[in-house]
Amino acid sequence: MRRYGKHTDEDDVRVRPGRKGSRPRTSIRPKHEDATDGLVLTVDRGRITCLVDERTIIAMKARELGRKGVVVGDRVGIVGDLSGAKDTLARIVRVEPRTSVLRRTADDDDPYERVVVANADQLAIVTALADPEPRPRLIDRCLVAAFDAGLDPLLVLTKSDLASADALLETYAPLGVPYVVTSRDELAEDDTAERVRERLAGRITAFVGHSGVGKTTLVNTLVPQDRHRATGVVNAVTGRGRHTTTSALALPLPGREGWVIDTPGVRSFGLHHVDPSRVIHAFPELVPGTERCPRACSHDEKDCALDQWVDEGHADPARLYSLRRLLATRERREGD
Ligand SMILES: Nc1nc2c(ncn2[C@@H]2O[C@H](COP(=O)(O)OP(=O)(O)OP(=O)(O)O)[C@@H](O)[C@H]2O)c(=O)[nH]1
Ligand SMILES: [Zn+2]
Repeated sequence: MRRYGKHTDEDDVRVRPGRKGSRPRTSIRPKHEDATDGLVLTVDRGRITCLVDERTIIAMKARELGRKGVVVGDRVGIVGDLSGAKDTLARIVRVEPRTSVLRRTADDDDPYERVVVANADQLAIVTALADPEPRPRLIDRCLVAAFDAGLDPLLVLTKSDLASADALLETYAPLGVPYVVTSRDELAEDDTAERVRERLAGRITAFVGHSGVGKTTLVNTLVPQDRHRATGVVNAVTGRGRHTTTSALALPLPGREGWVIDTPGVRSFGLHHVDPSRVIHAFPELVPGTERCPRACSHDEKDCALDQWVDEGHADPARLYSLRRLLATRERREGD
């Protein structure tokens, strides 16, 4: 799979340094080599629900992890009581290096980034065709976030009973983003749900979307409620159900390998953290054209060499237009 701008987490595990020379060297060995592997399914304040050998257990972060966050999708090492019995609490002592990090800044001028999901490889951008009206700038922002994080985007256009997908698909055609068009009624039929599941097979897909677009309807169809309960996640999250948690929630795709990661509805998708130089890698045929760009070119400025590159016929002008449109979404506008 192609990966753009893969980058690992910078706030690495901080282990308190031991007092220098206070111990014989022979005692230095990897800590917690007996830890069991687990997958983080959801996080509710300090309580982290993990899947360990088909069992759902609750754990908390060990002190030695310091400020390092543990997020949904993280592969972790766990010690302690792993029985999953009621009122037991295990300890997460290790977070494996992440293959991808989906970040979100609450606002563009808010430098505080949150890691939303770790280790996903696909971003499903859920948009209703009507009610609420599609917001192309929000879609563009999600695409930029996907390209920046190295996730493959998938457009999921819902409520096709209310409006046609044609106009939106035309806008996104130059980007070559794969898409599925669905409606609640269609999803009730097995083959439509299967068609969507096929897109998710073998992948870890994070679902994002504005509130009200039908994301819950979609996710519940793809992973029926009884499966939620079977994973124990809903009960484990202090029995209050999923809507009270602000964390994402990982659900196993039925009948196939793969994970659906539902994330809380977003109103905006801040892009403070995005490095424009990574976005260009989603447009591989434009990359050679940037060789003549001024240093640190944003590719959205007067001296950018891409205009000439396209004029010379090396690439489709619609692709450059789309790139510029995506880059422009980094500037915040009213309504974002
Ligand atoms: N007409 C139509 N309505 C739909 C469809 N899918 C969902 N809805 C309705 O749209 C509303 C929102 O659906 P949800 O699935 O709750 O949307 P959501 O994106 O999870 O929204 P939040 O729970 O607010 O995050 C509900 O009233 C659904 O019944 C569809 O395909 N067509
Ligand atoms: Zn340029």
